[in-house]
Amino acid sequence: MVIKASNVVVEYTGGLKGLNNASLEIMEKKVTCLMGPNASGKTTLLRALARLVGYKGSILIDGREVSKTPLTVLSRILSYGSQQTISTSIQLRVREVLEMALYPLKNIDVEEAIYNTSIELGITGLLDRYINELSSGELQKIVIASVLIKKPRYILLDEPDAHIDTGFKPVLSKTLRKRSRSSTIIIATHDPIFASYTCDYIVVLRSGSIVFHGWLNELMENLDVLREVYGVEFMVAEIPGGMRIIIPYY
Ligand SMILES: Nc1ncnc2c1ncn2[C@@H]1O[C@H](COP(=O)(O)OP(=O)(O)OP(=O)(O)O)[C@@H](O)[C@H]1O
Repeated sequence: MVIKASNVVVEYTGGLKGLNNASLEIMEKKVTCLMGPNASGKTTLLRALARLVGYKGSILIDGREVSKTPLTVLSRILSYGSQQTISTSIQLRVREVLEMALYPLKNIDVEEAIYNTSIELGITGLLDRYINELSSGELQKIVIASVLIKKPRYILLDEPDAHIDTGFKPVLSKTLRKRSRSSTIIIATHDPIFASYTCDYIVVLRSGSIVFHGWLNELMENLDVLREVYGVEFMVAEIPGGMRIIIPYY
C-alpha cells in the first residue's frame, strides 16, 4: 500500500463536512475508482490527497504526511486534474497548456512529451487550438493529457469520463489501464460501466463517509451497496468475450 488515509476529516466553512472520518488504503499500480452520489465527498477526497484542501487526521503518501509535504515536492510525484484545474479565462493554445503542465519537472524534451501524450490520447489535431474555444469533451481530453504528460507516480483524475463520447471511453479506459503498469491511479467516476472496464479497486462514499472498499469483483457480489447509495437497481451483465460489467437499471 502506498497511500494510507486515516480518520480524515475535511470541514468546509459553515461546518459542512466534505469528509467525515474517512480511512482507506490505496494499492500501488492499481486503478482505484471513487464512486458515490453527488456531494458524497469524491472530489474532496481527491483534493485532500493532492493537498488542495486542508484536513484533519492523516494522509501518508510514500510514508510522508501530505499536509507537511511542500507542494513543489508533491507535484513532482502526483498530478491532479479536473475540469476546474484548467483556466479557460486566459487565451492559451493547447500546446502551451501542456507545456505548463510539465512544471516543475526539469530536463524534459517538451516537444517529445507533448507529441507522445497527444498520440496516446488522439489529440494532435487540438494542439494549436485555443483552450477557451474547445468543446467540453475536447477540454476534458486536455485535462487528462495535462496530467498524463508528467508521467507522475500518482495520477488523480476527477471524473475523467465526464463529457467524453462513448467512442472515447474505451480509449481512456485502455490508456489508464496501461498507465497503471507504472503509476498508481485514483479516479472519481459516476459510471459503473466505465468503472467495470477500468478499475481494479472500488471505494464507495456516501455523505463524506466510506461505506465500501474492495476489489471490483467484491463489489459485484455486493450490489446492495450501490443500490443503497444511489437508490436504483444494479445488475452484473456478461458481455461478449466473457467480461462482466455492472449496469444500473431503472
Ligand atoms: N469549497 C467548498 N465550500 C463549501 N462546501 C463545499 C466545498 N466543496 C465541496 N463542498 C461540499 O462538500 C460536500 C462534498 O462535495 P464533493 O465535491 O467532494 O462531492 P462529490 O462526491 O465530488 O460530488 P459530485 O459527484 O456532485 O461532483 C458537498 O456537500 C459540497 O457541497
